[in-house]
Amino acid sequence: MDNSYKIKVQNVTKEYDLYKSQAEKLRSFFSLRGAKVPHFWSLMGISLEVKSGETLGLIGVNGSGKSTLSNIISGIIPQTTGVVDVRGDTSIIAIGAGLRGNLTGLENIRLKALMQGLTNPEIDALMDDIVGFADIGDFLYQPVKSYSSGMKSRLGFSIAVHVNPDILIIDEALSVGDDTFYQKCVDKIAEFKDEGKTIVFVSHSLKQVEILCDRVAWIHYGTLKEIGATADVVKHYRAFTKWFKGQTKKEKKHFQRQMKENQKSFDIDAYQQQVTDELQAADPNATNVAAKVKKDFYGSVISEKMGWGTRILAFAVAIVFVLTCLVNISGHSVGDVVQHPGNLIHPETVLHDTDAGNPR
Ligand SMILES: Nc1ncnc2c1ncn2[C@@H]1O[C@H](COP(=O)(O)OP(=O)(O)OP(=O)(O)O)[C@@H](O)[C@H]1O
Repeated sequence: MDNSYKIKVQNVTKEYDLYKSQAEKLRSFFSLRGAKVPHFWSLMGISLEVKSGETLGLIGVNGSGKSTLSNIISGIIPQTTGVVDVRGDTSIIAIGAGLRGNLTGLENIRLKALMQGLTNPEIDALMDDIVGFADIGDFLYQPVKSYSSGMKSRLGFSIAVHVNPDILIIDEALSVGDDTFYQKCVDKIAEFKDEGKTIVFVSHSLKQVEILCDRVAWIHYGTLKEIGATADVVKHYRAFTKWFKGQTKKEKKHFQRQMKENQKSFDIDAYQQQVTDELQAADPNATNVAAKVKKDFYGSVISEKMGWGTRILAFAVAIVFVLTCLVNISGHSVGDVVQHPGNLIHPETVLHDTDAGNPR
């Protein structure tokens, strides 16, 4: 096994269908011609590796795809194409990530810890530490939906760092806490680093990134703009934000629109071909490159879209369901309806002798 990395992400894309409503989604599902739904590519081919014991920062403007990438690495959402190889247990800390609003803080601690593979006695042993670190007082007994974002972050952070994950993914969780809690988290992250754990740190705070990260990946409107030493990437990103701030309002809008247009018109087949061509050019004697790339793109991906076989099956099940309902409503037996389908729309007449028993 190649031990040079703890997390590997290769040619990862993420496509969203931009349905306007649930009804449109349903229509498109049953549409035989394949309804024209606009697509948006939140990630357009990201490849990077995180080494064991490394802290990688993810930076980029709002909507650039940082959370999409960290959620894919955490296994919360699937990628559309590409390989995601994560070697170890991950624990994600994002504001409220994985917390159930209707459950109390205490119940959430138990649930998340159980989901992380801990046993009840192990959770009991950790409970005081988790509660102490979160330090949210009596809110512990209240449903999480009544928490402020700071409180959710405290609880989420406390659970995540106490279940002893191999890989910690922190998505903006430090941006909402107060200074004391922030320092506690930074100390805990430093402790994790010392223990040799791998960390992915998503943040808008370049100061935090500079303090905590060994390397930084700059995600720019769905692409990996740059990855490298923290000081270099942060410097280039600062130069970009300075340039952007110097644009007029109209220029900024134009730039953002252009970027989003690129993400809408991204062509996954062309990208696959480009990857194939690049690999073939790098090694002209390599064989079956196209097949290997196709396997890399789709081999480990469970399609979120229904194939034709599944659609036809779903359609058949729906028809059987409707027919069964109609048979029930009509009052005829199944055999009767099979022999005389017309009976389906003629409810069985139950004759009541209204005069029966009436004295004439
Ligand atoms: N479920 C979804 N359906 C459609 N588009 C989505 C969905 N989730 C995210 N997106 C889009 O994907 C893009 C990337 O979003 P993401 O949340 O990953 O960005 P981000 O870099 O984490 O942003 P921020 O810094 O604001 O948190 C955005 O344009 C967002 O609108």
